[in-house]
Amino acid sequence: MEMVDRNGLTEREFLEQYRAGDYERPSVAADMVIFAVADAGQGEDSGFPEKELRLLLIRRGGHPFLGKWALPGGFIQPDETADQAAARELSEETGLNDVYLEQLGVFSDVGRDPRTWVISCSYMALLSSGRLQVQAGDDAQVAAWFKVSYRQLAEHKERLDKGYVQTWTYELKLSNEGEELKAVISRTVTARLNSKSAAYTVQLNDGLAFDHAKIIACAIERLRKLTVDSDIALHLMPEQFTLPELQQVYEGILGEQLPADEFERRVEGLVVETGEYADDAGRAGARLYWRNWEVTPEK
Ligand SMILES: O=P(O)(O)OC[C@H]1O[C@@H](O)[C@H](O)[C@@H]1O
Repeated sequence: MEMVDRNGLTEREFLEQYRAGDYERPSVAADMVIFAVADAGQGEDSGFPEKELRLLLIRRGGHPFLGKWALPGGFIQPDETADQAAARELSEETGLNDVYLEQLGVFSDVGRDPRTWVISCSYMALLSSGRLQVQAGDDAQVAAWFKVSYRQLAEHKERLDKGYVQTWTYELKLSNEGEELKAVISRTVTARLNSKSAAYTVQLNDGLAFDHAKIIACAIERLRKLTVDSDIALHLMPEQFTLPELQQVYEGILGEQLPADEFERRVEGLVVETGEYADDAGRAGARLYWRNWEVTPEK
């Protein structure tokens, strides 16, 4: 016998009389933090171009935040999943389909979009070198790559009775030919006997739309953590690369210089020699490597 609920309705009857409009519903957007590595002038020692971490932003051509820089993103359509919307946005912006893509999280601060209730499901994408060209946006938007700098300004830890509150404050700087966007973001972790939570707060925001400074900070921290714990940084490299190039990418992501032995320890087993060189002189630093597909690193 078909089950009925407390009002005597079968599931079909319940669905027929269900009025979705009785409940307020949010719009959901998919936003993309797209990272790539680019050449940044000639290196002094190597003779090869230095590498730097960059991020793609779009200058908004309409309200709200007209003229401010924003992450590429848009509303999820009723006939697609959040992952599909993210892949579609990425393809529209870059023309690329086979790209490293992972969900960062859901950003739902009340009032994050002044138009209405909009929740952002945000993603991080990594483009390998040489895939930086951006397609013209569909509505005359200006897209540009910004150099990423994210450095810690302060750290504060306070003991609680049984726990602690720890706050790290970071300065985010995104620069692009004469333009510099700045934000100060803090991340607070509160740990108690039975719980632990983390929250980001934007303390200063000069030039970025919506809560995108917070989403970018979250993406950089995720990328840093995964660079230490996994082989994720290799998704930013071309098929073949030298160790000095890979070291520069690690340093660009982590925001610090790595001693040679520490860098070698981090990438040990992740890459193998191709047997070829990036120049004719056959210098050790020009030896070419590629990803080691034989091992699934446990790191
Ligand atoms: O760019 P339009 O389509 O105006 O709106 C989409 C943006 O609205 C914001 O809440 C989201 O973060 C997303 O980036």
